[in-house]
Amino acid sequence: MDYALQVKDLSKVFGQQQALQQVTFHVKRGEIFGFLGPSGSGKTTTVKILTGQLLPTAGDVTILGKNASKMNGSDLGRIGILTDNSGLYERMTINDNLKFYAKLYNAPAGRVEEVLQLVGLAEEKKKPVKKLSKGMKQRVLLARAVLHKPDVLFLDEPTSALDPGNVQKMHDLLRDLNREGTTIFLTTHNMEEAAQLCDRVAFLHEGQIREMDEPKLLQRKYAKNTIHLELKDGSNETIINDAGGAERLYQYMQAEEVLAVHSDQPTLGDIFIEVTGRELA
Ligand SMILES: Nc1ncnc2c1ncn2[C@@H]1O[C@H](COP(=O)(O)OP(=O)(O)OP(=O)(O)O)[C@@H](O)[C@H]1O
Repeated sequence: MDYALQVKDLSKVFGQQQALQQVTFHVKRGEIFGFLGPSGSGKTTTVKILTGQLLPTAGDVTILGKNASKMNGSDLGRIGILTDNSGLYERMTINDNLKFYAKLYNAPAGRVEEVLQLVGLAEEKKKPVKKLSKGMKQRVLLARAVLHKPDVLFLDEPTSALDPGNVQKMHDLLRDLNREGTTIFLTTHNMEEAAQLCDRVAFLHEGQIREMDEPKLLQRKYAKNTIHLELKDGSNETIINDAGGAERLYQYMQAEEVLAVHSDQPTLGDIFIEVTGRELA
């Protein structure tokens, strides 16, 4: 199996605080992997360790086949990072900011125009960063993160400050990048985002992974096996999805009492609460 990331028994202690405890997971090449957890669960600490900004207390991290602690400059050039600490020059234009970073990353001339097209900012490239909306700024940061065509892209809460329209734009961009072969590791506490975007998700709670799988498989695993009926008289009925339930449903339908039928499939948010006993937000 071709892995982009392999993490084994990763632990991090800050003084008395155990931020991560024996976290083990892998990310396959080409996957979009979601790391989900509430505030303080250890998401940022994990991203910082995986991107070499922080040393672990214990455990092994392998990125693209190489031990993370032994990565050199050219290995680091294969990863891209989008976090909220901007580092953009507010008074410079979008174009000049990207050109500056392109030089720093040794990206070929012409790549700036490519990433501007990719994030849909080619027309606005002469605007100074200080005049941009949050959504546009986030797209500039994404453009900067992929200037050097990284194989693995890390995103820490990429949509937390965006309105729904810009969230959608960001998701489309991430899907485009993924289609072109970029492996994506993203942290979020937005369950809908994870369900829409991620091939697999891990639930992080108090520094430990409590559940991990494809969103669809998790929904199947935690399904309640019930069906919810909305009846014409305004009442609701929950029936078991079995032969007895089918008979009840048949009776209601024959009597033309049914307004709507809903499956009671749990959302990722419901599953998170069931597994950890707390909400994600
Ligand atoms: N530099 C640090 N020194 C001491 N404790 C820290 C440090 N960084 C993180 N922590 C603690 O480690 C735990 C995990 O923090 P982390 O920032 O990784 O969580 P998070 O899931 O990213 O939260 P958020 O969504 O709020 O960013 C928290 O209890 C936090 O207070």
